[in-house]
Amino acid sequence: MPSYKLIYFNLEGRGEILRYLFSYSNIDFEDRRVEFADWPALKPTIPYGQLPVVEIDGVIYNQSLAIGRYLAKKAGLTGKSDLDEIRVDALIDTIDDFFSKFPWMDTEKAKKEFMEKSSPQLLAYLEKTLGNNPWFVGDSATWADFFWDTCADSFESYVPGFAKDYPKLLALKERVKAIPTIAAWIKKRPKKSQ
Ligand SMILES: N[C@@H](CCC(=O)N[C@@H](CS)C(=O)NCC(=O)O)C(=O)O
Repeated sequence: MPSYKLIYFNLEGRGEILRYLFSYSNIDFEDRRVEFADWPALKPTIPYGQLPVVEIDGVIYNQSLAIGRYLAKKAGLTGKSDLDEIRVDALIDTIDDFFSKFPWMDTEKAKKEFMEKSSPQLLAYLEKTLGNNPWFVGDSATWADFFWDTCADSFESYVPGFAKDYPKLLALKERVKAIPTIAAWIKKRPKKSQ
């Protein structure tokens, strides 16, 4: 088994999907959390100067979704057919587009306004895709379900109740969090996070 070290800030953010995927597969990983004060010195040593990265047997790999797809593939979480993989990737990319546009560094007011204006399009799409099924794609969980949960937690920490009118999407979050290996991770992860 290779050795894995995840390097990210002391946040959930873009690192949490990788922590979920490691945990789901019971893969041991070092969860290195960089303090903001230490980041300027570390940044020039990181490919493309952004986190998260994962060190696999001493080699650094960047881009959270590239790493996520590698882990999801190992775990059988990318979809059961080529067409299901398109559906899973489309969900991942759609949620990621939204995550990238969210005004993380702006004021509380700006975050709330962004959510009010932009989230209905995302949430309606996700709810329609889910329909009355337990998971977004096929008859079992994929990493798109995990990604919805981790990203929604980050949005929720800034704009509480942003998805309150979408009970099926909230129920999906609960379903993900009830997966035993994910539940065990959530129980043991550091409490201070977003
Ligand atoms: N597309 C990249 C985005 C990475 C990214 O934006 N990382 C942010 C934190 S979430 C970062 O490293 N910010 C510090 C910086 O750019 O100096 C990924 O998914 O890994």
